[in-house]
Amino acid sequence: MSNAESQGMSALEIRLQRESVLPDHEARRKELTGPHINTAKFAQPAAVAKPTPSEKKKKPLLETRALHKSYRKGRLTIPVLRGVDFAAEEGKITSIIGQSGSGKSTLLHLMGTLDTPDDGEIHFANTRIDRLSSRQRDSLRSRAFGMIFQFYHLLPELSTLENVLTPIMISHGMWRYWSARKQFRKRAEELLEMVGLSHRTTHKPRELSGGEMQRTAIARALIAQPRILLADEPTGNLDEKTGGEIMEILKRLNREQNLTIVMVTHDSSIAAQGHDIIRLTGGRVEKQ
Ligand SMILES: Nc1ncnc2c1ncn2[C@@H]1O[C@H](COP(=O)(O)OP(=O)(O)OP(=O)(O)O)[C@@H](O)[C@H]1O
Repeated sequence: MSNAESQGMSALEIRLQRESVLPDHEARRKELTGPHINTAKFAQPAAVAKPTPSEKKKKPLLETRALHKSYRKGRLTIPVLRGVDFAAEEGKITSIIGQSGSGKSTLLHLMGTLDTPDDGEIHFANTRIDRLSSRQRDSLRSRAFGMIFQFYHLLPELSTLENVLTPIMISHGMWRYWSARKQFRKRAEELLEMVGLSHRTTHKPRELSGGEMQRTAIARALIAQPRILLADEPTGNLDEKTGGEIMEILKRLNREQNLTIVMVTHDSSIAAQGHDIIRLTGGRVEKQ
């Protein structure tokens, strides 16, 4: 038995350590944070008072201005977004709806800093975020954004609990994670309980149903206490009943924890469960 195993480290923890994914967490943290931006200010405030309805009508938490994005395929340029003005208010669920190919996922990915626009601006918490370096974007995503996707994107060789812990291991670095592992595991277990998966913590993704995988992905998205949840077709791969259960979890998070949610869907009955609905047509937001 290795030293790490004798200390009770999980397979994932041992692998991260052996592969020196994060050999020096302080250096890695500096690398991720970068010199020009203090991403700590994006973090969820410790105690968030529930806003009254009038307070909810304030400046958007996430906003785009005249956003443009085209894809290039050989000599062909495919314009997808042609000047999108979008705003998601804090404490609300905003649904993005539109036909297949209208650019919903493209918009969500740009706002989540997974890709960069050709032109236009993206603002989050009153700070422009479309010109950040890739390190700064990594840092912002790990501190402030939770993301869930249609196909869950869980790591197949890890247990449910380990999948939920992965963002913390990566963002904190192995040693900082290790020193506070009990606290992180407790939080991961609480999140899994919150999504109704206490009885599945040691299961691998292949041993879970679609709904259970999406619940795991929601718990993983929340482990770093994000300020906003970006959801790309969160019910798109699920039957109606299971999709409804996932929506109930998202609405409960919004109601009870004031979590801001931006959700892409092609399903109008799912979109209608949000507070605001934005429709993309012809690469722009359709006027309501
Ligand atoms: N990486 C890429 N390279 C080239 N074209 C792309 C790329 N990603 C998306 N596209 C194209 O951009 C357009 C918009 O795609 P996007 O996935 O944003 O639409 P969507 O509204 O989310 O569609 P769906 O509802 O079918 O998921 C599509 O025509 C797609 O083929």
